[in-house]
Amino acid sequence: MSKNLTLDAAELTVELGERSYPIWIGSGLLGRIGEAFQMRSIPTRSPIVIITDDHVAPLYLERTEAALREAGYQVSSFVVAAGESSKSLQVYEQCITAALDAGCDRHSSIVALGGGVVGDLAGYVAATYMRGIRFIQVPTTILAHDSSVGGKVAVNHPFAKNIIGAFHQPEMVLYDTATLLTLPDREVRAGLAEMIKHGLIWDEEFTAWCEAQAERLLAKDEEALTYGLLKGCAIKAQVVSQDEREHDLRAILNLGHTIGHALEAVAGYGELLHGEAISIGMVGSARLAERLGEDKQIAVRTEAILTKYGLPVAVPQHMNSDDIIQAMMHDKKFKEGHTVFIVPTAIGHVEIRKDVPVSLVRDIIEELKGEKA
Ligand SMILES: O=C(O)C(=O)C[C@@H](O)[C@H](O)[C@H](O)COP(=O)(O)O
Ligand SMILES: [Zn+2]
Repeated sequence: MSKNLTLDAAELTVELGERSYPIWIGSGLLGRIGEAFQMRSIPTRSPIVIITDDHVAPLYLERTEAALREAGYQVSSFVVAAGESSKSLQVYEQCITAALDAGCDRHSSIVALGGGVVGDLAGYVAATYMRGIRFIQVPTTILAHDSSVGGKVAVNHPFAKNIIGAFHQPEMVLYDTATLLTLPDREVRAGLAEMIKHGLIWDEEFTAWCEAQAERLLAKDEEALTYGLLKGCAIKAQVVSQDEREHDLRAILNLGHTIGHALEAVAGYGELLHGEAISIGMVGSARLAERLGEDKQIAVRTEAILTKYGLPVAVPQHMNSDDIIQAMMHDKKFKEGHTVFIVPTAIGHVEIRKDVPVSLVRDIIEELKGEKA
């Protein structure tokens, strides 16, 4: 991590050869987006479209547009409804129409101003408009420290989450930590679930830090948030740099997502926030680890930390186990009668298991339904 002299922000790099890009993290960076665009040599001659949602737009759109215009860019925007239901083919088509209306060409850029939903949607628009144009991630949630890095972009199908997508890396990630101060508490908790995930898969020390700093993080202490985001992004960047297209290692970032994605699909995209679903999924993986012979303490500690953050650790009673299993079978992680599970072997270490029988997963889901939410 180094200090960038021009932007006065902490800087990390996602190392991907010629496609490497910076992640800048700091307070007040939104007002400096024009400068960041210039530093990345983004041309002023082609229109820029900002895609955002109706929660973020009233707070940050005007400021973003003004900073870009001041730097000489022609900017328009398209505002979608906040929430997972906007990650649909229908909203995707509306965004493409907005890009056409704005006169976007092959040198244009799409800016994702918002959380994970906006980032995934806008990224997929950028990946496919004229077969791919530049895109810039401007995350405004904690959860997006995960989704804005690594280039996985997608929309959902009613049967399966993120099933229509691409790998398309951003030009940069510009993270203004001041935008996190307006986040509702539920969004804060859900975003922190992905931060905890990064510790659980990679770094015991960072997990211990997350355990100790729960109060400060939940209170949106900007210093604690900045440190946590830097660590989370650094872990993500290291993994992505080693395996951009998820041939192997990158799958570890899916801890909690095998069950989590199925819960989101069954709930109907929106009832559970992504971070809430993966919190339940991470407990499921830890219980699975115990059944597969790993130390019980892994599950105990995983559940304790998520509970400390006020995250759900039980499958909602009204969800049908068969529906959840069915949804898992539609997921990318299901192959030849077995589903791929990321299973903890210690705190800070996981392994990729491709041999987990569906019957065992069903047992775990039933067990998690018996728990109090
Ligand atoms: O970037 C990755 O790789 C991840 O797995 C990060 C996840 O937190 C993220 O939710 C991702 O979109 C899930 O990947 P998917 O391939 O299962 O859709
Ligand atoms: Zn995720």
